[in-house]
Amino acid sequence: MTGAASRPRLLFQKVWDAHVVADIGDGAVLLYIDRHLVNEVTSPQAFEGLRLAGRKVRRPGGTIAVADHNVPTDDRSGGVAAIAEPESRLQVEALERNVAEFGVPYVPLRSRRQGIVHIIGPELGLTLPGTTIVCGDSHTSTHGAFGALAFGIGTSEAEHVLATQTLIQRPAKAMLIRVDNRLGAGVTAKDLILHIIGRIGTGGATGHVIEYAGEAVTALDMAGRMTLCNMSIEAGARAGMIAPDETVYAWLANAPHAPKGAAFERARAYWDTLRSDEGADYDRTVVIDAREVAPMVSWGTSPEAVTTIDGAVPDPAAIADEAQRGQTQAMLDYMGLRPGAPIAGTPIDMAFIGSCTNGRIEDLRAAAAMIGGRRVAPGVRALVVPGSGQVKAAAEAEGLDRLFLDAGFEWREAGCSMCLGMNPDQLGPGQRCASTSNRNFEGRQGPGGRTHLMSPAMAAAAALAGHIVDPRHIANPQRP
Ligand SMILES: CC(C)[C@H](C(=O)O)[C@@H](O)C(=O)O
Ligand code: SF4
Repeated sequence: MTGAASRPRLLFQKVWDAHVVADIGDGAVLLYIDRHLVNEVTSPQAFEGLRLAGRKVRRPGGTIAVADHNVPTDDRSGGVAAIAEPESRLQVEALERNVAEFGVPYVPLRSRRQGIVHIIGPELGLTLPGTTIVCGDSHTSTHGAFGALAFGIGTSEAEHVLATQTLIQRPAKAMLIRVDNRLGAGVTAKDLILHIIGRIGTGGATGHVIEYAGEAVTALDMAGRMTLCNMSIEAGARAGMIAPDETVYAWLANAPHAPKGAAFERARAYWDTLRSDEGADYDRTVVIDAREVAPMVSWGTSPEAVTTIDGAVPDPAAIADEAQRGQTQAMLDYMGLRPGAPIAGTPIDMAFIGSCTNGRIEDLRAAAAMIGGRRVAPGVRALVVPGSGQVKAAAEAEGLDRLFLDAGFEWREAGCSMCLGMNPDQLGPGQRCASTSNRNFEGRQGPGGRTHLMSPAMAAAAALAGHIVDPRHIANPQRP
């Protein structure tokens, strides 16, 4: 890598260059992986592969495991053995056996630190600027909010990382998404990322690492930055990143495993170099004016099928392109929506506030702030699922659990929950959900279920109104 230090480089190239172990030819490199996050869904075959090959985990200390997708979020007193669905139970049991056998650090179900892996990594201070982080999970892009190069990997790659702490990678292209000016009042990071995906499409960032920059991005708190980076994958990106700054350092000061004292200062001097140099070129640049971003909601079965809250469902009859017209009609049929109907006013059956996109304390505060003495509308079920045990404890310390419970929301244990139908929290066929999660694919939240992606404030507002509504129109007398 001679000369690498002298030419101008982008943030992602700096992190990349610092982790290249060897050039293995044909454009590929062996990349050192600092942190490997392990869940119960994609790791069983990886551990099995190690076992069959008689290998050990190369660096257990660089690895952390937790069960998040399959865990129930209501009663957990029966522990893992009480997980009713056999496949779910088997996956969690396999994880517990594997971490014991291979000596991998594990956050057990009953730990107050348990939670969605993308929420607990940053909480624990395991997510650091300038590091490489992988996980057998597409939303690993979340950790890029700290200036880490973080991406999802497949099961065979997970086995490779367990065995060698390295990964074979080909360079990505670089894309800048610069968001100028500030987001308006009541417009959140979730609205921004839905706006971005609506604009560039689900394939818009394919093959690229996105770097988010600009005034609106640096003004976001860590929760907002994580929401933004989290959904990079929904635009097809390999990863999403933001250059580390004071906001990141302030978060790390409270994170137990982050460096402390002199070690922190040394690390910080390095982290301060992690920004894109003047003169380094992106392969693609998209500029967005934050003042033009409105609260967003999805109407279809793809995260790019979005509208502003004051907008309408598209009318296929008005679409010239035949393929696109057919696709739009199919989405409307699945979603049970009338062509051209305003999206606001669409009645809902469920609201889900949680997931690695929007299950942090800031998200729960934003949702609770909508309650203002009202109750969940009759006939609506609303789940609030903290992203981690730590988020749950923090919310309870602030009395948010009481606010939610008194208003008729259900208050749950941490996990992926209704973000995807791998655990008991599921939509029934035809049920419509106001959801803070990240994917609205057919059947994502349960077979036949209908998902509308939105921010925590909008989901809470929908739960209270009984239909999709602009959260800015809800009187908001009682901020917690
Ligand atoms: C189950 C897991 C592998 C999957 C992912 O990779 O993202 C899930 O977390 C999701 O959100 O769809
Ligand atoms: S919360 Fe949803 S998106 Fe995040 S890891 Fe779990 S299932 Fe995937």
